[in-house]
Amino acid sequence: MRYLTAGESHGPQLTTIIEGVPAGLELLAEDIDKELARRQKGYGRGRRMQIEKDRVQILSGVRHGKTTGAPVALVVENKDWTHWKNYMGAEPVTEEQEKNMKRTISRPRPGHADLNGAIKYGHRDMRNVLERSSARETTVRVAVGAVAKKILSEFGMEVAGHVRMIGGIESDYEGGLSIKQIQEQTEASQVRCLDKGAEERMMKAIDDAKENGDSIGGIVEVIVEGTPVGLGSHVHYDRKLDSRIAGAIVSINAFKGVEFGIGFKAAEIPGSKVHDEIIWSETEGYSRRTNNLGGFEGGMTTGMPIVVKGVMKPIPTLYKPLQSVDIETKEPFAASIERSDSCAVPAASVVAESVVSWEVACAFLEKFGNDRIEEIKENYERYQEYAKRF
Ligand SMILES: Cc1cc2nc3c(=O)[nH]c(=O)nc-3n(C[C@H](O)[C@H](O)[C@H](O)COP(=O)(O)O)c2cc1C
Ligand SMILES: C=C(O[C@@H]1CC(C(=O)O)=C[C@@H](OP(=O)(O)O)[C@H]1O)C(=O)O
Repeated sequence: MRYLTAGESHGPQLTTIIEGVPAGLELLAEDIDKELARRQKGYGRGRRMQIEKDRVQILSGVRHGKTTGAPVALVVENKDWTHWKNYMGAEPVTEEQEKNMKRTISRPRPGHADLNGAIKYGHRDMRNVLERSSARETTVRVAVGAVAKKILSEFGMEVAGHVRMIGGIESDYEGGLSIKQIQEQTEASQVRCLDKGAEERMMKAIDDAKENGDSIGGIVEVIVEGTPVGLGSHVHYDRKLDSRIAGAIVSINAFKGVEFGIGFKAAEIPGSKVHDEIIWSETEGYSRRTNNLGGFEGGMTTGMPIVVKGVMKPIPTLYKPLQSVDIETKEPFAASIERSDSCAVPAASVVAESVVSWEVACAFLEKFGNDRIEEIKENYERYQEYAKRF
């Protein structure tokens, strides 16, 4: 499968076209809307989330509740567009009108895409960069992820994400909960974490950052259960599924690093305490005693849960802005203040679930075929029997 997205943060809508979705998959707008609503929640968001009510329109590739195998086109409207029509329309404006637009940006924000994008594409109004670099785009990436999740659940795979850290405050989680329990508990938490005590401290840290005109980042974790052995491949760099997932996580706005399983801790302890011993039973076939490597060896799934973490830097837009340079006057200035979130880690955990789901679903279809669900099921069941007897 593949997809593209289009759309500006304050333009009329966000659009995506997904190609290669197998025929015969049940897909309803409500499956996607449910995920869009999850992304909109989470403590620390700015006022924009009160304006938007993200709902998908399915424009093609689905008939009578089932995919046909044709490209799936999805759109999500920006409600904020009504306030931006005059600034964001496609119609030409005169130089004079352009100069007078109050929303022209000449003061780049440290940490955002403003300056690099302006120099690269030759924009004196950095709004042309901001609009597309905005994480508003993650709305349709979550819509795409919802389709991927539907594919995964047809084959017994479930995905859950939760917040492990916000502003240095850790959420204690020793493991042991089912995916369903993780889903239920994170849904009930304002910061999408599994540790009630940490939740309050995280909210306080977000309040403090906001009060100080500052922002904070954090760490999210995504778990995928039910993957078969052998998704991805060791034979070529761009077929390694762990590398594709790592790329997908870092492609989320503001994400700077990735860990699988015990991750960077592997640098501190010997191999005897890192590698996961192999066991076998008549009923289960091969399995592992532990899952330190987070479900991957050789770029392929081991059949143990995929466990991946991503780190999000603090939001770049600060109400107490850092120093920057006005690109017109070259004078030092405090950077532009745009309306902004103070912390978007909880929302980003939903985005992380989506991009991981997408990569796993792609690898799954590459292995088992991608024309129609029933055929893929037959291939999958045959493979599972084979792997157990191997
Ligand atoms: C869900 C989400 C919401 C975000 N909200 C904001 C925001 O309100 N203000 C802001 O400056 N950056 C926000 N960001 C981060 C920027 O989009 C990001 O830092 C920017 O695109 C530059 O890319 P980079 O940080 O990956 O280098 C958000 C990111 C995510 C994932
Ligand atoms: C719109 C969303 O997030 C936006 C991401 C974002 C950024 O710079 O990344 C900046 C803010 O945009 P605005 O200035 O319009 O409030 C966020 O609200 C969203 O998540 O749907």
